Amino acid sequence: MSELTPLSEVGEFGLIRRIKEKVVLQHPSTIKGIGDDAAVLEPEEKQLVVTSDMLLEGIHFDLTFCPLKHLGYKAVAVNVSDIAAMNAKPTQITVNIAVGARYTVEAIDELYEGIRLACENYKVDLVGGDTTSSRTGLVISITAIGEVAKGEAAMRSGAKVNDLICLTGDIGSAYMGLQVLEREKQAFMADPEMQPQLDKYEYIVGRQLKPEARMDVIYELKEFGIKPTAMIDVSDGLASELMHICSQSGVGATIYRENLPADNQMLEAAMEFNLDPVMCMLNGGEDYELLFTIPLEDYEKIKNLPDVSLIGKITEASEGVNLANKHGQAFPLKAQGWTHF
Ligand SMILES: Nc1ncnc2c1ncn2[C@@H]1O[C@H](COP(=O)(O)OP(=O)(O)OP(=O)(O)O)[C@@H](O)[C@H]1O
Ligand SMILES: Cc1ncc(C[n+]2csc(CCOP(=O)(O)O)c2C)c(N)n1
Ligand SMILES: [Mg+2]
Repeated sequence: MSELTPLSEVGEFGLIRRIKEKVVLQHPSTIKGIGDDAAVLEPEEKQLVVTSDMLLEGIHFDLTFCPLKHLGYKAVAVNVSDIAAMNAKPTQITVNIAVGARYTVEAIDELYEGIRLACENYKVDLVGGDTTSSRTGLVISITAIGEVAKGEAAMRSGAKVNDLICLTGDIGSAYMGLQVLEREKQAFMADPEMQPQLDKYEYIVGRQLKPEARMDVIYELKEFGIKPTAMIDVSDGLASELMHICSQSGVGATIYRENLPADNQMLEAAMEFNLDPVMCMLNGGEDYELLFTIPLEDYEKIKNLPDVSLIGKITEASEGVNLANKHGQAFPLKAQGWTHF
C-alpha cells in the first residue's frame, strides 16, 4: 500500500495549491479563478442565478458507506440541481470545506476527484472556496452560479390553474437506497466478517450515493420549445416540493398515485422493508429530479420526452393539494418529507 500523507505535511496553502493545479477552466466568463482574494467573472448579457447547499457528515452522509469521490460528486450535483430547477445553465462553483486534522492529503484528493468529475460533466469551473479545520466532522458547502436568458428563469411561483404537473425520472429510490445501506452497515457492525449484500440494489444505492442533476432535461425542454411555468428540484420529497409550488403560486394540485414513476428495485426493497412505496415516493427525498408545470397546450410537445411523467394537474387553491387513486378518490396530501428541525 502506498504511504498516506498527513494534511500537516502540506499545510493549508499546500492543499489549496494541489487543488488549483488540477483545475481546468473552460468558461469564457471566468476571468480569474482560484488564487486571489476573489474570483473575477464576466457574465454575458444574461441573468445570474446563485445558490448554496451544504453537506454535513452525520446529517447528509455517512463515510462508512459513502466514498469520498462520490461525496464530492454529489455535493456538486445537488447544487447544479438547484441551478437546473431555475431553468438555468451552471457556469461556476466555489467549494468550502471544513476537514478534521486527521484527514490525509490522499483523502482530500479523492473528494476533489469527485468534484472535478462533476465539474467536467456539468461544464462548470471551480473558481474558489475556503478551507478550514473541523473538530466535529467533514463539512462541504458549495455555491453554484448559473446563467439564464432574461425572463427565462422558472420560479416556484408561476404555476397556473389547469397547468400539467410533470416529473422527471423516478422517485423514492434514493431513500430506499439509504435504507439498504444503513441495514448493511448495521449487519457489518454486528459482524465485521459480513460482506455487504448490495448487488440486488445497485440502482437504488447508486441513486443515494451518485445522484445526477437533470441538466439533460433542461437542454431537452429548450430544444422542444417548452418553458416551465414553475419548477423545483426534489430534495426533501415530492409532497413537500409540490406544496412549495402550490403555496408560492397560490394554486392547488391533484397528483395521481398511478402516475408516480417508480423503479422496480425501489418497489422490491420497499416490500422487503415493509414500507409503503407510495410514502417512499412522496416523502423520501434526495431524488434530485425536476418537478415542473407546463401549460396544457404544451401536452403534445412533452408527451414524447422519454424521461418525463405527467403526474397531475394544477387546480384552484380552494381545492387544496391532493393525491388521487385510480377510483378517482382524492385525499389531502401531507408533506412528511425531510426537514432539519
Ligand atoms: N441560512 C439562510 N440564510 C439566507 N437564506 C437562506 C438560508 N437558508 C435558505 N435560504 C434561502 O431560502 C430559500 C429556500 O431554500 P431551501 O434550502 O429551502 O431550498 P433548496 O435549496 O431548494 O432545498 P434543499 O436545501 O432542500 O436542497 C432559498 O432562497 C435560499 O437561498
Ligand atoms: C447519513 C444520512 N442520513 C440521512 C440522510 C437523508 N437526508 C439527509 S438530508 C436529506 C434531504 C436534503 O437535505 P437538504 O434539505 O439539506 O438539502 C435527506 C433525505 C442521508 N442521505 N444520509
Ligand atoms: Mg438549500
